[in-house]
Amino acid sequence: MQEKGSISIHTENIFPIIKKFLYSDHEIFLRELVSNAVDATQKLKSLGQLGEFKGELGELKVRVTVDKEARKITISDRGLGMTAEEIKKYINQIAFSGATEFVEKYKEKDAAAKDQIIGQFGLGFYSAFMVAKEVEIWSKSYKDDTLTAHWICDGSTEFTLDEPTGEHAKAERGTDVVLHVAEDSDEFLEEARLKGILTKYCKFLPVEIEFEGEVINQTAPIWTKQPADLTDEDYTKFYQELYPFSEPPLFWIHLNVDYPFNLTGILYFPKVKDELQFQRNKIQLYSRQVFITDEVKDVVPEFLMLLHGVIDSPDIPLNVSRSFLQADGNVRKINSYITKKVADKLAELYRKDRTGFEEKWPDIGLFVKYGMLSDDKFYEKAKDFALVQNVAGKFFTLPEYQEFVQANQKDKNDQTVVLYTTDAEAQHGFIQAAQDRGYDVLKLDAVLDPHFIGQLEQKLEKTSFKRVDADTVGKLIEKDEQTESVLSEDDKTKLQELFKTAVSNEQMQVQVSALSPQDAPVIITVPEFMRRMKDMQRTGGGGMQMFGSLPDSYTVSVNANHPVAQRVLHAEAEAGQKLARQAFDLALLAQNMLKGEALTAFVKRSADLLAAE
Ligand SMILES: Nc1ncnc2c1ncn2[C@@H]1O[C@H](COP(=O)(O)OP(=O)(O)OP(=O)(O)O)[C@@H](O)[C@H]1O
Repeated sequence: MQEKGSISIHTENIFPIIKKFLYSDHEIFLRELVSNAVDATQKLKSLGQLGEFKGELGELKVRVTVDKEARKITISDRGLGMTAEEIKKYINQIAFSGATEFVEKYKEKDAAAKDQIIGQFGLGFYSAFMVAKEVEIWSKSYKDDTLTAHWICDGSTEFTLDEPTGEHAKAERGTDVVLHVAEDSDEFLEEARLKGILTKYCKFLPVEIEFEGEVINQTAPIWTKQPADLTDEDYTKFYQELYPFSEPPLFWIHLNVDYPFNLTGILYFPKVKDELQFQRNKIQLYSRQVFITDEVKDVVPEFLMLLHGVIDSPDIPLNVSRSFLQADGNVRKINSYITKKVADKLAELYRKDRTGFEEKWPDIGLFVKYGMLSDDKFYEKAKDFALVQNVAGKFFTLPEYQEFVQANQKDKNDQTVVLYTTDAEAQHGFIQAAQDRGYDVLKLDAVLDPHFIGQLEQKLEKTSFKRVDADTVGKLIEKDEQTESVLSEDDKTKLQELFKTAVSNEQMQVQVSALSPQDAPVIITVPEFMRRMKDMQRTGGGGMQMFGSLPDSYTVSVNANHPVAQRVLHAEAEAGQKLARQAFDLALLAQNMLKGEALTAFVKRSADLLAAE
């Protein structure tokens, strides 16, 4: 039998369109053809199990070979094979009808719609024509008494199909797909290039793939196994395989769901110390063990992109454009499933091993906060295990902390004021002052903390946050009792003027306050609101650009009840200025703000004052 035929495509010139646009990556032709070979092998195994195939399965490897001289790539399997009739049906009709449909839809659409259409088609076999000018199929079905089927197509809509016998007959069951590589696709005749493609896409396929005499895949990657059959070592070993030279992961989640969508995978929590590491290793997306992409942006919630590992789901549409992915119901469900799993895992770690959880917090805190900020559902779960740490190093959950500071840190309006430091070294004096009052101070010095604080203020009832140097200690948490000033109103005004002259700086608001005599003579503070705007802007808070040009602003509180106030008031004019400037410089020094010329002047003045005593 020899048959020439015309593939039922009513469109001319479809090949150039498909070749150009079907996939931007031509390399995936190999993924498609090897997957088909694997499918054919799996189908034969199933037929064997069902008793419909009674012969010997024999060795079932899929072999990929390249002959550079002859410009041929061959993909051979020992799967179920196809008869000539089946080739007509599956290749000419199914594979090519997909192509026809594609082109019909593709014609006369705008670019966005075209993107969408390309996304919906996985044309499988057809992708061979992206790199081949002619494709041959040699196939022998597993069914008894069938002849070899031989199909050739040169990329036009014409094909030839015959059933050769004698020396051209295929001895063994299975299919060889032979690609005659086109001139513009020479790169695919290079062994190294093919090996690269195979290890990228086929590394975990369930049937052995041999290339140049070497099996390139693991047929049963650990995500396909039951967690009960795996040890911690299996998980960490697999992590090393995925991301060589990485630090071991902190912990992991084995995903396994089959309703209402199908998904398996392992997500690892890496040690994240700074945000630069976020994107380094990516989550890999597979569909039935075939690698699809590591661009999982819309499949995995943004904040979970910090995680590493693999996700395998046949329910995620492949090759699709982003807008299509976002709208896909399965993808949305997968999204919330993963979020829930991650939250549950963290909650479990917290419950089972609080100490261990605290030890891991420096590595996972950033991630948890990011999650709380970007996903409300995650916030709801995480609010009971998210930790804060005080300057003494003790960890609290948010409810624990509220409880802890409630008695002492309520202001006169019944608001709990949480005090925090962004730099325990630089703000040491302020922390000390707060602690002397019996207040507790949290360390909130991570990149996301300004945003995190904003969120907590919104979510926690009657709670506000103040950086420990936002005001003098008495005013950080305003109580009913007031310290009386020993100065008369006149003296206060006079003192304020004297200090204004000594300070002579527009950005410094000088005020006289009745502080405790034990407090410093002058204290410089940075008002919470303005500073926060600037912090937010620095870490990329939305809409904060308008504060960009605002100058720094400071409050200079002169302590009316400190002996220095009396000395400045009663000294000779020049000596009074000197004293005021000295007291102000000390305050600058405490805020780490005394620099350059002012510092030199301060050192000199201090020496003079020492000599004068
Ligand atoms: N190596 C093979 N052995 C046996 N049958 C094959 C082989 N390759 C392709 N086929 C048959 O040809 C059909 C069409 O293949 P094609 O790759 O175009 O689409 P598909 O595999 O059904 O879907 P997909 O678009 O997901 O790849 C397959 O369904 C299968 O029946």
